[in-house]
Amino acid sequence: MRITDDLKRSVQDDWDAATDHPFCRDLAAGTLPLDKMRWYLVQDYKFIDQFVRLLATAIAHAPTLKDGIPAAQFLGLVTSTENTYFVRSFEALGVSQAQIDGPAAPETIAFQDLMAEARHSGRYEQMLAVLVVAEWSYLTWATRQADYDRALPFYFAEWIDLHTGDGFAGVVAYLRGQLDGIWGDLSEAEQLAAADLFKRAVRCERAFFDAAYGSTWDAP
Ligand SMILES: Cc1ncc(CN)c(N)n1
Repeated sequence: MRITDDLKRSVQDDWDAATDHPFCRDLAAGTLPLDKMRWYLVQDYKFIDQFVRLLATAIAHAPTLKDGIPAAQFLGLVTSTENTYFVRSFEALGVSQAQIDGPAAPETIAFQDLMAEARHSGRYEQMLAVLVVAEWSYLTWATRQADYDRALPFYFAEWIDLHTGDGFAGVVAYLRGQLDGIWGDLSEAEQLAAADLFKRAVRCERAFFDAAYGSTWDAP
């Protein structure tokens, strides 16, 4: 019995909705309207900005160097290969710098605020709760869609590739292992606070996909 399994089960409906979303299914089928993909990428790049800060802060709060190194290596990947994926996709999809710099959507702001809350808490378990949701939910939906047609354009295919495979599964196993490992040493109040962030993060994931799927591209 792992606490991360229990936490997921406590919010199973939202988890299922977020990890088997029509946005992801259409993306993998290559039928997702490009304007929805543009909206998603622009907003997700704003998500990544806060995500990088959260991950860096979690590294700073890891109990030992050994505990922090896998997160540091993942941070390197997000700020290199994943960042380049966004830059190349913006170019291929004709997204201008003005469009990239446009306003964050309410669903993006809600997620950014949640990540900032976890970061400013100074509590490793709260940071992990959000990081586990963000990466585990992406591993789950992307693994479901890993059997995509190899002729997919790169901005669809590579988004799945970035969130599947042994390397990424290892990141999720590591993050879950960190949270599972420290859980028993937390007070009840600390556990409740981390569980609350976990649940709210799952709801943010669902709302983010709902917003992307319902979006109409509103280019500034
Ligand atoms: C909203 C969201 N959640 C999670 C991930 C995976 N890092 C992401 N790119 N965007």
